[in-house]
Amino acid sequence: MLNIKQFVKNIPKVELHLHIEGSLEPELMFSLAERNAISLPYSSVEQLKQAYQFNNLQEFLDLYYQGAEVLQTEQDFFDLAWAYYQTCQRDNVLHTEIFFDPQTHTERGIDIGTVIKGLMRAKQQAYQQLGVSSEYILCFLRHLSEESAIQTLKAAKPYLSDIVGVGLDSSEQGHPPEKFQRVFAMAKQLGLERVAHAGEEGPAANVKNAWQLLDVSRIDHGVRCLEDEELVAQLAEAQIPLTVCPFSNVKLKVVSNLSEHPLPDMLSKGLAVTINSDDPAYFGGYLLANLEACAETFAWTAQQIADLCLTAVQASYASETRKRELSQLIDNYLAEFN
Ligand SMILES: Nc1ncnc2[nH]cnc12
Ligand SMILES: [Zn+2]
Repeated sequence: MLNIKQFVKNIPKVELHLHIEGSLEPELMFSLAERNAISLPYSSVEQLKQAYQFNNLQEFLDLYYQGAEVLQTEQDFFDLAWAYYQTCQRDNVLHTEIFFDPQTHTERGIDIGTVIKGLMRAKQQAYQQLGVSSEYILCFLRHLSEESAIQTLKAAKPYLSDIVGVGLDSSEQGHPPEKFQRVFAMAKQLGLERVAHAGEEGPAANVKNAWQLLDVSRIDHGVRCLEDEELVAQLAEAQIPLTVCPFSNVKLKVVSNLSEHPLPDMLSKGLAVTINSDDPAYFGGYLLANLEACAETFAWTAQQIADLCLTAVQASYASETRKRELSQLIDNYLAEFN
C-alpha cells in the first residue's frame, strides 16, 4: 500500500494560481542575464537565494519585478515556461492555468507579442510532448493606472484566442478592485473569464468587491474572507473557488507558519478551496511541495487530497471534455489506492 506522500506525488493534479514570472528559478535568471548581457545585483545564485526573505508582499514584488528584467526575447519566455512545464510533468500536474504580467515587460519596451508568442510555443509543446494542458490568464498590475490596464487589454486584442481570461495582481494595499471595474467589464464584453487576487494582504471587503464589482468567477488567495462571516457563507453557498497558496502565505507573512494557516477552517466552512504554488521559485516549492507539506501538517486523508484535486478540476477553465478526463483519472487513482 502506498503511503500518503507517494499518494500526493502520483495523484493527477491541477494548478490554478501560478505566475510564470514567479517560476523563474535563480539558475535560469543567471543564465538569461548572461545570454542578454544584463548584470544582476548579485554575485551568485546562492547570494540571490539568500535575498529571498520577505516581510510582506511588497518586499517580494520588488525582487520579483527586478528578476523579470532578464526576460527579453521570445526565446526567453519560451525557456521560462518550458522549465515550468517540465516541473509539471515531474510532479504529475496535468493541467495548469498560468498568470502572466504583460505590463512588467511592456513597461520595459518589450512587445506584448514577444511575451505571448514565447509562452504559446511552450504551451503547444507541453501539450504535445508532455501531455500537460494549460490556459493563460493576463493579469493587470494593480499598482499601475486603470488607463494602463485598458491599454494592455487593447494591445492584447490580436492574441485574445491565446488567453482564457484576465486577472488582477501586484500590491493589494491601496489598490482595491473598484479601481479596475471598467477594464474588467470590457474583458467580460470580449468573452474573457475573470479572476482577481483579493484578501491576500487586503481586507475581506476586497474579496466581496472583486466578486461583486469585477464579476470574477474565482478569487485568488481570499484567505482574509474569514474576517467576514456573512461573506464566507455566501462564498461557500455559491462555491466560488479560492486559489489558496500556502507556501506563499507563509513566505509573505500572511500567516506565521504553515500550522497556523486557516486552511482547515476554510475547508470546514465549506469553501471551494484549491491548493497552489503562486511563485514557486521564490517561495520554496511547486504545487506538489505545497500539497505534501499541507497533507502532513493537517493530517489530510487520501480522500481529502483527492477532493482538493477534484475541486481544482471543476474550478478550472479547461474544456468540459478535459475536465471529465481529469476527474476520471483522479477517481480511478483514488479507487486503486483504497
Ligand atoms: N502573491 C502575489 N500577490 C500579488 N501579486 C503577485 N504577483 C506575483 N505574486 C503575487
Ligand atoms: Zn498570486
